[in-house]
Amino acid sequence: MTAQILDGKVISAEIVSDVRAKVDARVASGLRAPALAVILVGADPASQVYVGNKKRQCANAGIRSVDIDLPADTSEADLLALVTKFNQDDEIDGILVQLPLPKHINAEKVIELIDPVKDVDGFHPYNIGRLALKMPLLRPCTPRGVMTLLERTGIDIVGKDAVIVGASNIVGRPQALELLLARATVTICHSKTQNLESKVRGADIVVAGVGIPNFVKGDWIKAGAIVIDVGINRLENGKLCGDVEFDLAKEKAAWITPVPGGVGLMTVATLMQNTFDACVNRKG
Ligand SMILES: Nc1nc2c(c(=O)[nH]1)N[C@@H](CN(C=O)c1ccc(C(=O)N[C@@H](CCC(=O)O)C(=O)O)cc1)CN2
Ligand SMILES: [Mg+2]
Repeated sequence: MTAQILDGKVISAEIVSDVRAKVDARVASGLRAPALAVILVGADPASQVYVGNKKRQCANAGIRSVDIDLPADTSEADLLALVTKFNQDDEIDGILVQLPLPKHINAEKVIELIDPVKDVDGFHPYNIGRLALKMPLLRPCTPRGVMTLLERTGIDIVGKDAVIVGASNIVGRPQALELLLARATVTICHSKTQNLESKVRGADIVVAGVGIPNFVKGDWIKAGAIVIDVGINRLENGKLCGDVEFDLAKEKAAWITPVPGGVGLMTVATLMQNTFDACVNRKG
């Protein structure tokens, strides 16, 4: 079997154009366009690429982005003051603080200060709690984007065995909540997990997000599985690769995401959906 590709480039473009149509309808009815504050602290090259993609998709979606680039030595107090300012600004619907933040800034403190109704990353404990309690409001972008990809396979995931490799706050944990909400049977694996290989071998759905190139071996993949690779690893030769051995895995899987061109693009497109949703939730 050679897997079908879940093409993040095509699917993210469809999502952004769908958001654009909804924004245009809103504006045509006399309401203002949604607005997103995009905050980048420092000059991490990967973060600059991701934030650049977010601003570009805002333009494509008709969302006004308010771009704030701060130096790496910005104090925590100054960043908290900026978040407070955007919390109070009625013209701003979403606040995005690009992660990771410089080490001297406590990211949890910053995330907790964001007004949950403007938390378009869905990282605030309020939004994670709502997802856990089966009443999602704003959902973390990468896991929500992964659910969109799973829907596109047309495969019913109810009761299926889903194995998540990685237990981060951004990917693994909220992904588990999303898959549970969709009534898959979920296993979360992490650095202390024993017999990882046998868990992956039993999985109908594998979501890999550990940040280690080719960590999940292609021959571990069950025939006909769906493989979602959230990893984006930069190799010394400048190329990007995922957490899954793509060339071997694609010979076993029914569906697979490429890196680049897969989940990363969905993360950005989902941010556009969340920003539109936040705007509607606040204003109707
Ligand atoms: N505030 C947030 N910070 C971070 C998040 C997040 O969801 N919110 N997730 C990751 C990074 N991420 C989003 O910001 C992200 C990852 C990848 C891409 C992307 O466009 N990937 C492209 C390749 C881009 C490249 O050339 O490097 C692809 O996969 O094809 C966008 C956003 C951590 N931080
Ligand atoms: Mg993400």
